[in-house]
Amino acid sequence: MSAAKMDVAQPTEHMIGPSSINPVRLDSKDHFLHQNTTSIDDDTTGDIAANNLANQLASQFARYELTQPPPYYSTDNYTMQADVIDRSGNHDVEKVIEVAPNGRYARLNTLLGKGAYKIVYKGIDREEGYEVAWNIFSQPATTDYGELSHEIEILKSVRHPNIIAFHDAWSTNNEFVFITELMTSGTLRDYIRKLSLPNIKVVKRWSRQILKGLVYLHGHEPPIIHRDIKCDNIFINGAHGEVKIGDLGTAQENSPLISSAKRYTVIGTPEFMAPEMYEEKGYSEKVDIYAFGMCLLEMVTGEYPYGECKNAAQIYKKVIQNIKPECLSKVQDEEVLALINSCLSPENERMSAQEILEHSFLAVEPEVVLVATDSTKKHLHLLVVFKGMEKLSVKFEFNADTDTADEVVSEMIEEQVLPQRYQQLITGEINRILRDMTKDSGNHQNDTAKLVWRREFDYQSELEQTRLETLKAEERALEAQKRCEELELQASIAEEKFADTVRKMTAIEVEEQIESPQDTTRSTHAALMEHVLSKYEDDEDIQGLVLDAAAATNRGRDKATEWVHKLHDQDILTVGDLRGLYDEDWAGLGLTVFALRALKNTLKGKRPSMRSNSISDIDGTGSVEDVPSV
Ligand SMILES: Nc1ncnc2c1ncn2[C@@H]1O[C@H](COP(=O)(O)OP(=O)(O)OP(=O)(O)O)[C@@H](O)[C@H]1O
Repeated sequence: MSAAKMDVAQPTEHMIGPSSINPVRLDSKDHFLHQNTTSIDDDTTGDIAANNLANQLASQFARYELTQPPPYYSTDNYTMQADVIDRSGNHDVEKVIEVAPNGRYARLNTLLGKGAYKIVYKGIDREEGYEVAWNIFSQPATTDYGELSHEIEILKSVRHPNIIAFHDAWSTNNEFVFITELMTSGTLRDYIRKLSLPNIKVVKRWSRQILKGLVYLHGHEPPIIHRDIKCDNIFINGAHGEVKIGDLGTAQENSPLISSAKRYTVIGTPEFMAPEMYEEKGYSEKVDIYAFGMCLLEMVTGEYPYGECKNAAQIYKKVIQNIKPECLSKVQDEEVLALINSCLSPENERMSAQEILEHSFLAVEPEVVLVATDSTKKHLHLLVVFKGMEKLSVKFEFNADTDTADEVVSEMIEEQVLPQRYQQLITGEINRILRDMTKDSGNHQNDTAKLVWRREFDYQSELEQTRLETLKAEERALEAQKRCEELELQASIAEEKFADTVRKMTAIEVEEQIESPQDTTRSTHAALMEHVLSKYEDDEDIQGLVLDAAAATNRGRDKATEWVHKLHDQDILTVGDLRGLYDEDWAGLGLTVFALRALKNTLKGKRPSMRSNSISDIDGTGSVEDVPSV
């Protein structure tokens, strides 16, 4: 291994974000930053070089060793949950403490956490109404913020669901502040510590999200290298299981304008730093893959890599000698172990973030979806979907009559459209869709049968309803018939009585005529009957009677008026006048036979119903005269 003689110095180039403000971070589990300024000395043996560098680093660590942090920096004193505490350590209700120079952001007194050089408070974006993270760095007096503006603009342009959004930044006399997206559940490291070890499914889900963030950064134009990927810099929104890469303060544009397109600044956290980061040869975005491998190791073992080392120099020594962290031996899952080893392999052998995403350990099992079908349900358009990896998706046509899932999938594998390892799964999926379709059409038949059954049922109930109603109607008709028979009986009894009375009166009349044969006037009983049965008084105007007669024979008021006029012409003004007419007088009234009959019948007291076309003659003869309809 080549060794490097290195002078640890303040950086001469600008880091993106505030790391250039605090370029050296030197607690053993934390960052260090260093500018590689000298050339590689190939004559020096790896061990000697490593020891030299380790000694140099150790002296730097001693030189920069942190002083005792203030109480609010103490891990014991702070909790991740909204711990409302001010800078003097006073607990308080949540309230606004200060407002950004542009007035948009307000800092609350809720402490979210602290890092080696950064304190993070909850803030509010007053324009959008979101909660944000208000990050405060102590500011060295010498920092030139003008030169940072470009980097800040780049950070602002980074927008990805798996990268914490950077909103704004500004400086005050002694602080550098930047506003980022707020994450609700702390860092991945806290999470792993708080919960017992995450299961492999969760590890896969987290890993996929981290890698998607890296794919984005590395695919950025120009590519961005994070340089400090570790579980402390990966944040969680617990409610949605969202994982985002944070702390882009160390990120660096890998600008093509810089000759070898490689970086030389040593920055990061020793445990997560790839060997090439220590070397003068430069490094690429693959350093983030190395760091991701260490994260994966921490996720599956719950242990910080190189926990066995006492300081960064020891770590460095192991790294350059290619000695892996001890906790690697605790990884049980063969696939995970292979993936971690591949991430920790030499730079040129390391996969890209996209390739790891497609690695069998992380690749999402594909699903087959039915996109469309024709009306016969025989010609299907199917899509093999690899969620999150749309470019791998395959769309194809399937003829249910002529194709089989086995043949189609084998063909796609031969054509290298699909990886062999999914053969069984995709074949099964296609067969599942075919089965579902058959089931579906079966269900449709059942639905039709149900519909017919329902309709029959409806008809049956309708018929039943009608039958019941008919029965009730029949009952009512029977009752009505019974009532009619009763009434008929009563009527015939009444008729009988009436006939008896008439007979008796006729007998009396005959006796009277025998006694006074000269009396030619109408029979007593006839006159008596007229009076008894008629409701019209003799002195009553004929108007009412004529109207009744007309109404009883369905004639209108006009007809009645005409009849009245004709009667008045003959000086018949009252009912009495009409009643006093002899039969021969009636004929000379100038009225039609119809009108005469109607008037006579009404006068005799029979008032036919309005709907009846007949008027009974109840003059004792029992005859009924039909009144012709007009
Ligand atoms: N965006 C955020 N949302 C919520 N909490 C955050 C956010 N950023 C940081 N924190 C909290 O603040 C703590 C300190 O942040 P961070 O670790 O990034 O600081 P640092 O000084 O960069 O730390 P390090 O020592 O890891 O470099 C985190 O552990 C976390 O609890």
